[in-house]
Amino acid sequence: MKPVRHPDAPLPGELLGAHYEQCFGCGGAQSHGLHLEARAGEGVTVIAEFTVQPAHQGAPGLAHGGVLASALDETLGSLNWLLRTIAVTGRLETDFVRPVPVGTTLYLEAEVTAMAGRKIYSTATGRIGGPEGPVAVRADALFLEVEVEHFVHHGREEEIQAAMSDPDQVRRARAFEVNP
Ligand SMILES: CCCCCCCCCCCC(=O)SCCNC(=O)CCNC(=O)[C@H](O)C(C)(C)COP(=O)(O)OP(=O)(O)OC[C@H]1O[C@@H](n2cnc3c(N)ncnc32)[C@H](O)[C@@H]1OP(=O)(O)O
Repeated sequence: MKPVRHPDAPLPGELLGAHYEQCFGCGGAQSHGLHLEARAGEGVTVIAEFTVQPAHQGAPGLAHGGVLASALDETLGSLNWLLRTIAVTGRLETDFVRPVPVGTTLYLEAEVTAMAGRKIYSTATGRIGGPEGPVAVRADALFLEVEVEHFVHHGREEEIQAAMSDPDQVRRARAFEVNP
């Protein structure tokens, strides 16, 4: 099935914000997190930026591959906002095409390519040197739609309780609950 942007999805260019303040990818409360900022694009696409910090190194002066995979995963995950669906990564296949030095801004783009039942197929690229620069990383992913109970059931009690008693967090979770 062709992916369809939800009618109440954020408008193209709109900053999506963090789905959870403690998220390693997008949360503001993680000092060594990615602080990735994603914006809605046209159709079922997003764009995002992430600047590699010293805490993200693998080899000296270079981004760790797992951190780059996290940036791709987070960008792909933010497509949830456009579908207004809650989905988690089932599979993430990553190509590392060029090394990414510390201090580099990665310009990411992601798109939902197909949907089948609970399955959401998507693809992402990360470019360096500018939004039109060479591709440094890319990924193909399969996300699976889940109910909000997925997190309540599997998450550690402490964080779940804190999230459920935070009205801002409850409001953010509700933004995903309206399905097409
Ligand atoms: C509050 C706001 C929060 C908003 C939250 C937003 C968070 C975004 C964060 C960024 C994204 C992440 O990192 S999310 C975190 C990382 N991911 C996770 O923790 C997920 C851990 N895995 C799981 O919980 C589970 O495996 C699921 C939910 C993914 C799937 O389990 P399930 O629901 O029981 O489904 P299951 O029956 O196994 O599979 C359904 C169909 O998908 C296929 N399938 C399943 N896994 C795979 C796979 N790896 N590769 C190929 N195909 C697969 C199956 O073959 C099947 O196909 P068929 O037989 O039907 O054809």
